[in-house]
Amino acid sequence: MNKLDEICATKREEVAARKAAISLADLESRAAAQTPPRGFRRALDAKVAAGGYGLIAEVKKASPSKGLIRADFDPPAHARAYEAGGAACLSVLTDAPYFQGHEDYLVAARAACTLPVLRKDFMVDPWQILESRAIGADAILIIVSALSDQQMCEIEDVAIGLGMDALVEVHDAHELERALALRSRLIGVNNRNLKDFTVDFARTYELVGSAPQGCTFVAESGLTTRADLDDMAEHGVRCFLVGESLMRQADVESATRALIGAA
Ligand SMILES: O=P(O)(O)OC[C@@H](O)[C@@H](O)c1c[nH]c2ccccc12
Repeated sequence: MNKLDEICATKREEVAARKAAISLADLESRAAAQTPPRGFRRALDAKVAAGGYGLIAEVKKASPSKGLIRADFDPPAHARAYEAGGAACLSVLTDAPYFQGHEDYLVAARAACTLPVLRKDFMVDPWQILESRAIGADAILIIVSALSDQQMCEIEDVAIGLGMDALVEVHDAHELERALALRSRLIGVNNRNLKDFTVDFARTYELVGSAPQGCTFVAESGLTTRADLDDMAEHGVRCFLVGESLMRQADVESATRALIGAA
């Protein structure tokens, strides 16, 4: 079993337990009590339209490949630093077993800023989308390689019905084709292979040309320097998802500004 399959199997068990602990009516009323979704894709597009880079800055404590990334992990402080540094959006890991994430981190980060927030987790059941809205998430992740066409469709339908955006994550041409059968036009290419954790920017370079006009195209993972982003921009990519390299900096706000600020 590859790592992604293992993570998704763990997630299915977790979701079954969570579902048993709360009624659908309760979850629906929590979702209805939330402030409306903040436009996630819209925030990225606005940064790009203004001539900048659209950054999804990730609140990430640890990862399966790197272990603990940040000891003094402080989601609201990181959220404020990312916003002040010019990020368009946040991504917050909520998966506990593999990323040491938590729903509370998303709630705290979102409350500390005005940025739209992606719930970065492994969606295996449409129920999780309602749960994501109930904790305030503005967008969810659809990992194409983890789902069937029908599962992706069901998950996307719930997200759209709740007014949320879906970031559809692919890593090869076939997955991109499957992604484009969905309605969402927010596509991410993960440079990191979730099956073995190797990183290769060529994944983005190979796929950006196949993204249709009007698509918001995001390069994800392994991006560290301003030069990495500028190289991506030469290939036509202007939106980025960055976690680890920013989370390792003592001064997250300055690091964010240095990564995406006007040259
Ligand atoms: O920390 P990095 O290398 O900057 O990567 C961030 C983000 O792309 C990565 O966390 C990620 C991309 N897709 C995912 C899916 C699940 C969990 C995590 C991820």
